Amino acid sequence: MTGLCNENFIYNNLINGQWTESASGDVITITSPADGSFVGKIQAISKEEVDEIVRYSKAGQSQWAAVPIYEKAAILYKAAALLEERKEEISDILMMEIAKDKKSSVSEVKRTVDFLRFTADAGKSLEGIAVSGENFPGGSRNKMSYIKRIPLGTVLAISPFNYPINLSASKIAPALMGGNAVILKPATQGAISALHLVKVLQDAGLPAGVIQTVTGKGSEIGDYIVTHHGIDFINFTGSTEVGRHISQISCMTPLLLELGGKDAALVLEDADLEYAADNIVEGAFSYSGQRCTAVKRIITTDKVADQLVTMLKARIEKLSVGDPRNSAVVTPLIDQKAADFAVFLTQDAIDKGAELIVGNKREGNLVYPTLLDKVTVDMEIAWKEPFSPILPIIRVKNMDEAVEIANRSEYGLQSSVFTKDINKAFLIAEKLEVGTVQINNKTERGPDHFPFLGVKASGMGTQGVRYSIEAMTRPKAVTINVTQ
Ligand SMILES: NC(=O)C1=CN([C@@H]2O[C@H](COP(=O)(O)OP(=O)(O)OC[C@H]3O[C@@H](n4cnc5c(N)ncnc54)[C@H](OP(=O)(O)O)[C@@H]3O)[C@@H](O)[C@H]2O)C=CC1
Ligand SMILES: O=C(O)[C@H](O)COP(=O)(O)O
Repeated sequence: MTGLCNENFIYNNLINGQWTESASGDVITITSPADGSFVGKIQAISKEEVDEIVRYSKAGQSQWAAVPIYEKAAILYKAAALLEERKEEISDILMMEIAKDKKSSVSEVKRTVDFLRFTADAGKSLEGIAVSGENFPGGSRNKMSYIKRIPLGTVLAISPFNYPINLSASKIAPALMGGNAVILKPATQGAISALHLVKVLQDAGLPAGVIQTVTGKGSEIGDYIVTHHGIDFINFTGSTEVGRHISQISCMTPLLLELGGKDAALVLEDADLEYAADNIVEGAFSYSGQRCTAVKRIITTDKVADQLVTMLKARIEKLSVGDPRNSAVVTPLIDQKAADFAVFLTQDAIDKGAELIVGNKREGNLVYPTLLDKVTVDMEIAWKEPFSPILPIIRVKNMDEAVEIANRSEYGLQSSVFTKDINKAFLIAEKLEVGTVQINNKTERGPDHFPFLGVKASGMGTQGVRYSIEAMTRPKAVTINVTQ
């Protein structure tokens, strides 16, 4: 039994209220994508330990379900206050662990503080309903059902590397307010940040077994946890590849999947181009494009394309590139594989005739922001999610073709439409096959109480404070039959 980590920065898992070393004796070293420096080590947990954790979770959940909602909320408020207090320390860890610039790291922590508070509020305002039998033909006023939401049991939360704190909390907090116990499997790169969040929740007073963690490579331990009979719900954010795999093997366990995207920005000829360019550059390049909601393609017509390219180029050239500690916007990608893929996509496009406007430079895992014009549908970058700072422009004849190409993607997370004509925006928004259309704004997840969802290969189910609580609870009806 030890603390969150020892003096050598070897981190433990929280198991039944105790920070515990794995009996496997295996640890994984986490180094910073920013400069290769040591961040810490995490445990590679064994299958037997997973079994134990699931057992503790069952016990923890039944106690937690009995805790009154206002007390559950009080723990989340306390956690929010503690996280706010530890904001500097935790955002520094986050910055180094995933090479996210300091400002964005702080903002991820602050957003999580707000998320915890808002979720506590939302959980307190959830009310049950009563339904009278008389509403349906043949029914009677003497039949009355009261319906409340009850927990599902143990939620397995699996988070990705790019928002290790926020995308862990956005699963954990609604699950807890719904009365569930949670087992968190964070991304390996990002696990240390996520463990700090869990420590905050523990310090805020969450009872043993209500929140526990499982660290270790998804490729090694993932299938075992996902198929564990003790898991009642899987809340996953990550790649479409892994999400699909989970949906194939998780027999009858309900799922919420937030997966990849290929968000398009449709720029109409009447758009405010300066405004669109500002939005698109921010949307495409913040955190080096490693966001599911990053703008991943621009679709526009020849009439405005040249002007837009000039504006985009000027802005991209001003982006700061380099070390996250120096407030660079574009920082080294998460690993070498990611940088190799970015280079491959760029080269493929250039080889097939795309025009390189700026970028296509690499130093280690640092890929410079790249703008490719005249991208055509035979190029990989037209369809693949780069998860890196590469932005293709596809030129089309008209907006019908733009919508057709936008919808031809296997993904359906979000799209942006830039125009001054609200009627056109409305009509195009109706046709786009995505979870959300942003009119005159970059694609983005927040505000976090809005519904956030992907269709097609971008996901299944809906996140967002209230939506997430509802996804991780179910209605329970008790029907009263009055006899006369
Ligand atoms: N739509 C959305 O809301 C979002 C989508 N994403 C998408 O996520 C991707 C990037 O994140 P990334 O972390 O690389 O995604 P991955 O799919 O590689 O990993 C996501 C999580 O799944 C785990 N995992 C891997 N294999 C398994 C398995 N067999 N069973 C269970 N868990 C497993 C990973 O663990 P480990 O790290 O140990 O491999 C990690 O915790 C992009 O495609 C992006 O679009 C990201 C954020 C938001
Ligand atoms: O991982 C992601 O990309 C996030 O879910 C997107 O969130 P953001 O739009 O707030 O960056």
